Amino acid sequence: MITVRGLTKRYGRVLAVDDLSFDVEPGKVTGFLGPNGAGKSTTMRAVLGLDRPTAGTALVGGRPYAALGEPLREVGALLDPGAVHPGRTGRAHLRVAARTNGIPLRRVDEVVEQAGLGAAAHRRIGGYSLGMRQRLGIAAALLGDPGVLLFDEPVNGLDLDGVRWIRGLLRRLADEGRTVLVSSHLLGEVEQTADRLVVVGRGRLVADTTTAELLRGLGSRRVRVRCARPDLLLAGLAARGAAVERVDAHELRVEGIGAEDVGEVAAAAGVPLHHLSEVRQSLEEAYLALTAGSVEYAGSDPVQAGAAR
Ligand SMILES: Nc1ncnc2c1ncn2[C@@H]1O[C@H](COP(=O)(O)OP(=O)(O)OP(=O)(O)O)[C@@H](O)[C@H]1O
Repeated sequence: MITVRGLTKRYGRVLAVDDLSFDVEPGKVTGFLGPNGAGKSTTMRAVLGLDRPTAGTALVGGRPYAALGEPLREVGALLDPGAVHPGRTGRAHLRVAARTNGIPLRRVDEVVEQAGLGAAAHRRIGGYSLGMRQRLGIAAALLGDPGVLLFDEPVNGLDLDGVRWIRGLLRRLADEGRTVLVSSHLLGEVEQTADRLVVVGRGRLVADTTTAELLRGLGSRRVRVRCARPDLLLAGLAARGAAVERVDAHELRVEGIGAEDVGEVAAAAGVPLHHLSEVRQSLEEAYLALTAGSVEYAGSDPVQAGAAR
């Protein structure tokens, strides 16, 4: 269990994390979602005792990381897969980590197997692909067989096979009863795996709910309607509380009500419709809207700025 309460971290003038509170429960995959710069890594670093909070607490099993007797046996983390000695083999790297943390060396073979490192474990890390580095980082996180695992953007740069593999691994780890927190800046990366989602924007909590609930809330309906006289529909649509955008002389985009309602408005107004369809708003777009105003490095087109990374 991870408990974050009133967590605040300030770097000079930057408020990276702002009074953040949430729990990460065992037996579930919790997605930690937010645009670049939202404060996800800073929060994870606080949980791991790598960053001292300006205020508030980030606890593992009710204790700060520094108070854990054998931290690697309690918490495993994948933060920066680049931070390893390039001249060592993967196996040697894991053996050093095991030895310095009092973990039996037989665990090395187990995690090499578990992380699917295979023969690459005997090669120097300098020659690893990004995917292999990621697997090595995951092997290191699993070394102490910890009950709590944090993965910071684990699918970054992975091919489809790698992404599928990580999804399966996260699921298995949670099914074994572990607490699993996985960060991402893309909803699409975590929506299939995460049971719960903690969404942050500009260091603040935006949503903390089940994935199903968040997706339901985000999937707001949008209706496309074409007819000869859209102007005759406007009053009726407004009366039903719809937000209406004029696309061109014959087309409206309606939000907030469904196609049935638009059809009824048209019938009441005696306007024959040429086209009526519901467009499910893209979830990624809706998620970006949810964190709108919280995208630190937004370009001129906020949808693109978020999607490109
Ligand atoms: N060591 C630091 N010194 C100064 N500012 C920092 C430091 N670490 C993070 N920040 C700032 O804190 C804010 C939050 O950064 P953080 O890396 O936690 O966000 P993030 O959600 O993990 O984003 P990303 O997806 O880009 O990793 C950003 O404005 C970042 O520039």
